[in-house]
Amino acid sequence: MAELKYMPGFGNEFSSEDPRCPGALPEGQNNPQVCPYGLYAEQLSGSAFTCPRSSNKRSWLYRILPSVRHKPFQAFEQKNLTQNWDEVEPDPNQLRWKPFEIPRADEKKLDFVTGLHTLCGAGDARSRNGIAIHIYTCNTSMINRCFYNSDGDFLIVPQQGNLLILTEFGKILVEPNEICVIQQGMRFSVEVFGETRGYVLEVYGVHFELPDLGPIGANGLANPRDFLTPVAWYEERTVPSGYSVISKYQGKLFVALQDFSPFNVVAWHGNYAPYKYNLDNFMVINCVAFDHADPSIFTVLTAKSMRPGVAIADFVIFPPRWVVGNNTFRPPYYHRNCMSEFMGLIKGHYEAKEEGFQPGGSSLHSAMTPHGPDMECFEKASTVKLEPERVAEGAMAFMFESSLSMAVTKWGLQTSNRLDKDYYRCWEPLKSHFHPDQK
Ligand SMILES: O=C(O)Cc1cc(O)ccc1O
Ligand SMILES: [Fe+2]
Repeated sequence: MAELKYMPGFGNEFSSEDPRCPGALPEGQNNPQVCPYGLYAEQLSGSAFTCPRSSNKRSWLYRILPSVRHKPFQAFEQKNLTQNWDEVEPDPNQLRWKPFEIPRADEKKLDFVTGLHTLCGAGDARSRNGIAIHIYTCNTSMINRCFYNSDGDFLIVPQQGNLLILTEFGKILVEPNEICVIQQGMRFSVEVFGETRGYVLEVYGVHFELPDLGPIGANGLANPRDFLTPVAWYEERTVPSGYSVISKYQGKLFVALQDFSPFNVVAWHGNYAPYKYNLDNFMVINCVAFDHADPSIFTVLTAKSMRPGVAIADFVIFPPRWVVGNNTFRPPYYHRNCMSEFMGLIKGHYEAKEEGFQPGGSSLHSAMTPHGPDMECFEKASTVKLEPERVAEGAMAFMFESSLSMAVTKWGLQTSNRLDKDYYRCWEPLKSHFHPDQK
């Protein structure tokens, strides 16, 4: 496949025309009486019309047929996707999951949508406040089928297998160690190339932003120009047998048939568009003297709540980096947090737990549930000679940290059968080193 083109920038006002139709974007206005090439104009609003300019999001799509030309929506059964946070009793334990199993295509065909499994979440799409964390395991491409989320935005973290994502805005190829964000209402269809797995953070009601940098200054962490948005691409394809447009709406899936491909946008402009980001581009800032900086220093994207400084969800990474702190216990400290910490591992090992936390697996340390390094990590880090050291080489762990107290689904606790019942044992051998007679 020819190399895909992207436009750099975060939240820019982009303009893009498929090169087959130069001049497809109307000049000087959004809604001419007749659009160039006989296209339909359609606005996609990602914020209330009246949002302040700094948070106002919308794009204009110029398409062969408007999205409204479809048969009525009907229920589409997908039992593993849920927004019911009362399926099982709350569980405050430290939870860890072994890598989620990906069925083989000759056993059970799953595409990106039928392969979505909700693991945990909180809040409500109807009141536009909350999150859900899903695991996708799939082995089949979506054919004559696209998806859009009426409930919120998807931040997709591939762990195994590339995703070629066809969107209304153009094509995006996302590889493990890259992430992509597809926002509320944007239609997309996912092509996969074998057994594929990853994580999805869904946020209802707000969009992801770059965190403020404060005293860090004007540069650093995730730099805006490393975010990539696709260029316009269209196909004019009739599908007499029916093209399925699947919507997640109020936590349930619905399907509507139409007889044409929805990827018929010849040109678009606006600041509401999907994007991807390569985690290797993260400019890591960390302690260069002593003590352990909080992991907020590794925030890639944040979905803010109304409370200053409190995120509905932060996307945080633990990239390869130098660790140099003197006279410091360098791994994560033991802690109890008012926030909920969901972690996943894209590749390699995580510094607080060399064993047990595996790529494609997860952990959840809920509000105020104590956690920290396992016994081996504590003993080693307390006695090792401190020299500048590379950590997380070849690794990429990440955290979805949320101010919401999340419920775990029945799939997460039971059906997936991946819960590591022995997780608590990694802290059991921690012994007292207290010696009151000697400082
Ligand atoms: O719990 C974890 O492993 C994540 C984490 C890492 C860190 O360096 C400091 C605090 C924290 O919650
Ligand atoms: Fe933590």
